[in-house]
Amino acid sequence: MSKRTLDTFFSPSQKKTKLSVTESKDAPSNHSTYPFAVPQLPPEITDLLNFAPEAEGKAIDDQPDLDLLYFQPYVPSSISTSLFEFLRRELFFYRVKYKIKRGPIETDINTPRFTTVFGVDETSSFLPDGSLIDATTKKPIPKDRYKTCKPRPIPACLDLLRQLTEAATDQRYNFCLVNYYATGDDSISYHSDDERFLGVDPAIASFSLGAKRDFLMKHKPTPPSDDKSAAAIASETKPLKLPLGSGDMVLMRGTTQSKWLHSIPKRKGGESGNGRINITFRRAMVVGGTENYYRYNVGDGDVMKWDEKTKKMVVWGEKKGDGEAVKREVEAEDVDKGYAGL
Ligand SMILES: O=C(O)CCC(=O)C(=O)O
Ligand SMILES: [Fe+2]
Repeated sequence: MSKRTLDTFFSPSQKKTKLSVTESKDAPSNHSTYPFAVPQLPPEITDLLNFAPEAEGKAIDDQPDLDLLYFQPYVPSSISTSLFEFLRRELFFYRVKYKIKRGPIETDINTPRFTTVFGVDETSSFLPDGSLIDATTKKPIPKDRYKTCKPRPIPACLDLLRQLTEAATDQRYNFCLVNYYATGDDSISYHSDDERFLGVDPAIASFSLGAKRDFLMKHKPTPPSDDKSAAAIASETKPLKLPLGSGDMVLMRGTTQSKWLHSIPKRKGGESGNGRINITFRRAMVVGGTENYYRYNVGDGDVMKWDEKTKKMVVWGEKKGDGEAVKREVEAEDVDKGYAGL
C-alpha cells in the first residue's frame, strides 16, 4: 500500500498521538531456550504493519563503495512508538561481558548497550515445535552441531517484520539482532558487519524505533595504491550522518560492509534518554555465525527485563526470601564492540 492510502486513514493530528493497543489473543511465542514467553503483537500493530513501508526507499550510493537504501520511515508513524514500547516491555535482554586478547594483554569488555538475538544459520532450520533439523537432510541435527549455544527461534512479533522486510528488500534473513540503547551513554563504536559467516557483500536491514540517534558512517582507511595517495583516496569520500528517527530503516548492501564503517556514538541530553531500539535482520551461512551471535548478544550473564514501574532495565527472575524480585539497576559502561572483524 502506498503512503497516500495511509494518509487517507489518518489525519496528521491523529498520527502524532500514540495508537492505543490491546493484547493479542494468540498464544505467546515460547521455546525451551526463552527465559519467558513473548506475547504476539497487538492486533492494531499487526494490521498497520501491512501498510509498510510507509515511505519509498531512497538510494544513497553517491560515494565510492557505498550502497544504502534509506526508508524514512519504513514502519508507519502511527505505530512506531507502540511497537517500540511493546518490544522494550516484552523482550528479554542481556548486558554481555567478555574478554578479548590483544597479544599478551587480556581486556574485559562490557558491551555498552542491551542486546538480544534470535535465529539460526542456514545449515539448520526450526520446525514449528521448536526442534532443529538439518536444512538439507530434514533430519534432527547432530547433538553437537552447536557446542557453545542453544539457538532460539525468532518470536512471532519479530518474525512478521522479518517476512515483510524480506519481501520489500528481495533478500532473505535468518537472524534478528536487537539492541536497546537505554540512554545517550549507550552506543556502538565504529565497526563493520563483514564477518565471513555472512558471505560476500551481505545485505543487512537495520530498523530504528524510539529516540532519534545519529548513525555515523565513514570509509575504511584505504592503503595507497600505485596511482593514488592515501590522501587522494580519503578526499574522495566524506563521512555521513543519518539522524535515524523512529520507524526508519536503512538497508546496507553491496560493498558497504567491506569498505565502510558505521557507529552510534554516545550523546548528551536530547531525546536519547528516552531509549532507542535497533533491530537488524541478517543472513548467517554457517554454524560459526550462530555461535558468534549468541556469544556476543546473549552471553552467560543475567537476563534483563524492562520494569514499567521504575522505567529501567532490571535483573529478571532473581528471588528474595519472600519471593519478591530483586531489582538491580544497570549502569551503562563505556567500551567498544570489541568483536568487529571476527
Ligand atoms: O543501532 C544501530 O543503528 C546500529 C547497530 C549495529 O550496527 C549493529 O548491531 O551491528
Ligand atoms: Fe553494525
